[in-house]
Amino acid sequence: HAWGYAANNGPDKWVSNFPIADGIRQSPIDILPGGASYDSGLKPLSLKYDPSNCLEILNNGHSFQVTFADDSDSSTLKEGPISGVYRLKQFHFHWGASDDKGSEHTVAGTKYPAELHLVHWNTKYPSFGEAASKPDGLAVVGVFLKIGDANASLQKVLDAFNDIRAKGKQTSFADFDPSTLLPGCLDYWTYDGSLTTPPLLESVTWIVCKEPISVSCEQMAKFRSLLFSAEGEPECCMVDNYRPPQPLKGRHVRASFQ
Ligand SMILES: NS(=O)(=O)c1ccco1
Ligand SMILES: [Zn+2]
Repeated sequence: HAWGYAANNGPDKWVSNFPIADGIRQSPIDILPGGASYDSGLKPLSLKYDPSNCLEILNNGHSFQVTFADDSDSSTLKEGPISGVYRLKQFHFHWGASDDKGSEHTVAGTKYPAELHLVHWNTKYPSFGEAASKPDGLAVVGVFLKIGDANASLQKVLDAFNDIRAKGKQTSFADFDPSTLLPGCLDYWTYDGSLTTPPLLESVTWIVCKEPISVSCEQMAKFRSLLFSAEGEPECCMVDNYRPPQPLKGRHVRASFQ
């Protein structure tokens, strides 16, 4: 049976098919602000996204993702801790069954109700697939979601959910600017890590924003209305699709701020 987040196929079981699960640069991690060192050499993030690159939204059975056309350098991440140009491929989220959990990264043990991942690949490689197997192949920007005011930008994404309730469903999704999902302050922590879902490849430069964005509890309920299951299967709510923090194994976390 394929990997998932249930007791029989969840994060503790992934190592049997993906031994790198016990590797030396696994993600997510618990970020200890006191343990991160300020690096004045870290540049501000340069994120430039073109809404016309937005293609579709899909339920892939472990999250929902919004995919982007990545055949040109029109939606890119530059600067920050990385060198070169990384192209936006997709963004997706991880969330909990209740507001007390759901994020993958944690901050001094604090779990947020959800976490946004904007996935970019290094254009020194020919494609996402190629880049995903290289130690400097991917850069993922993580943004925490915190319960508060409803998020108008996020609502545009949630309004598409009726068409993608079940696994394998997708629908067109156009003209969305993902920068409207970023916090006002782009201070970040950065460390070398991995994909947080199988194949858990150790190819990600993680860039985790210190400042969360808001989400209302009604909007969180909408996340939880999606299904892990496909049409015709017994309905299984898509919740708790997060991997818990992994051992740091000697890695250093740097901060772009003091
Ligand atoms: N969750 S994540 O951003 O590390 C990811 C992207 C693709 C697979 O897993
Ligand atoms: Zn993710």
